[in-house]
Amino acid sequence: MSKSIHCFKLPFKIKETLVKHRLAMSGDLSNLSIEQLSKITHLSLDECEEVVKVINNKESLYFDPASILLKRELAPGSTIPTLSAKLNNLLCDGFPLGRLCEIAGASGVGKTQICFQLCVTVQLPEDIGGLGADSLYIDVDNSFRFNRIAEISGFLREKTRNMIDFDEERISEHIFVERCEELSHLQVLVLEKLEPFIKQNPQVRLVIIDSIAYLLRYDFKGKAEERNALIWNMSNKLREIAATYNLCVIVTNHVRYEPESGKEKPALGNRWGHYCALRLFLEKHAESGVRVATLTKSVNQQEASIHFKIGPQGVYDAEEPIERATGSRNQDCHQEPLYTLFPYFRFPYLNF
Ligand SMILES: Nc1ncnc2c1ncn2[C@@H]1O[C@H](COP(=O)(O)OP(=O)(O)OP(=O)(O)O)[C@@H](O)[C@H]1O
Repeated sequence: MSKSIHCFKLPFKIKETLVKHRLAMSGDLSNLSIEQLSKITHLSLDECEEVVKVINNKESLYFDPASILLKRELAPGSTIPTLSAKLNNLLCDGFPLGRLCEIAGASGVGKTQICFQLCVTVQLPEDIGGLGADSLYIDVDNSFRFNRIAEISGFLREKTRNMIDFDEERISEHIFVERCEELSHLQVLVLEKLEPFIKQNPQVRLVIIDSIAYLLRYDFKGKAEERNALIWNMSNKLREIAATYNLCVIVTNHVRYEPESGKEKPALGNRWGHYCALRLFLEKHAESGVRVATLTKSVNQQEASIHFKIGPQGVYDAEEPIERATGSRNQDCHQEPLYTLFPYFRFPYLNF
C-alpha cells in the first residue's frame, strides 16, 4: 500500500523536496530508478539511494515529530497573503498551505475578489519570500473574470515600480481555469481528476472552488443522505490533497438564513463546518456599507473580526484600528506596512 512520504524516517529537507515535486506517496517512487529520482528532484545520488532504501523497508513506521511540522509552518512562503494587512494578521499571515479553507458570505460580499487577489499574490516570486506558484480556479458559478485579475496585478506592478513582473500575459499563464457547470462534472473533477492534475503540475500551490455550494445546493437531485455522502467524499479528498501536496485549497460558500438565531449562516449544513480547517465569514452591513471579515474557525487563531474594503487592487484595509490577533508569526507587523502585507518581503519602499 502506498504511504505518505511523512511516514518514513527521512530528513525534513528531503521530504519537502519530494513533496514539492509531487512525489508525496511511496507509490509515486516505485517505478523510478535512483538516477531518475535524482534527475527529477535534483537531490544527490546518495540522497536518492537513501530515499529508496528507507521506502523499501516495509517494516519502518515513523511519525514526524512536532518540531518538523513547526519548521514547515514557520518556513517563508507557508501562507498566501492578501493585500489587506488586517486580514493577513487575522489569518496569521495569510491563507495557509496544507489546509482546506472556506470563505463564506452572501452574494457580493467579496469572496470572489479575495480569490482573484490570491491568484495574483500566490505568484509573488520566491526570491522575495513569495511562492512563485500557480493556481487552479474551478469556476462553478461563472464568476471568473481575467480582466479583474489583470486590474489587481496592474496595481501591484505599479506599486512595486515594475520590480515584480506582473505582466498581464505572464500572470494569465500561471492561472489554470476550469469551468464547471454540472454537479457530475464537479464530482469527477474533485474526486478523480484533481489529484493527477496536481501531480502533473507541481507548481500549483493554490486550488480555488468558487463556489462549492452553487451546484450542491441547487443541482442535487438525490436524497439528503446521498448529498451528505458526496459532500463528505469531496471535502475529504480536498483536505487530503491540501495536506499531501502542501497546497492551499479554498472553497467559497453561500449563506442560508437560520430562523432560530435570525442570522445568516454558511450553507451546506453544520457538518460541512467541521471539514474545513479555517472558516472566514464575510458580511456587508446594509446601511453603512462596511465590510466585515470574521474568522469563525481556526486551529491557531482566536475568533476575531476586521473591517476591509474592495478597490481596484481587490481587498485592502479599512482605516479602523483593530486589535492584534494572537499567534501571528510576525510580531512587528503593525509598525511596518511592508511587512504587514508580505511578512518575508525585502522591498523597503513598498508602502500601500
Ligand atoms: N474593480 C472594483 N473596484 C471596486 N469594487 C469592486 C471592483 N470589482 C468588484 N468590486 C466589488 O466587489 C463586490 C463583489 O464581490 P464578489 O464578486 O467577491 O462577490 P461574491 O461574494 O463572490 O458574491 P457571489 O456569491 O454572488 O459570487 C461588489 O460589491 C463590487 O462592487
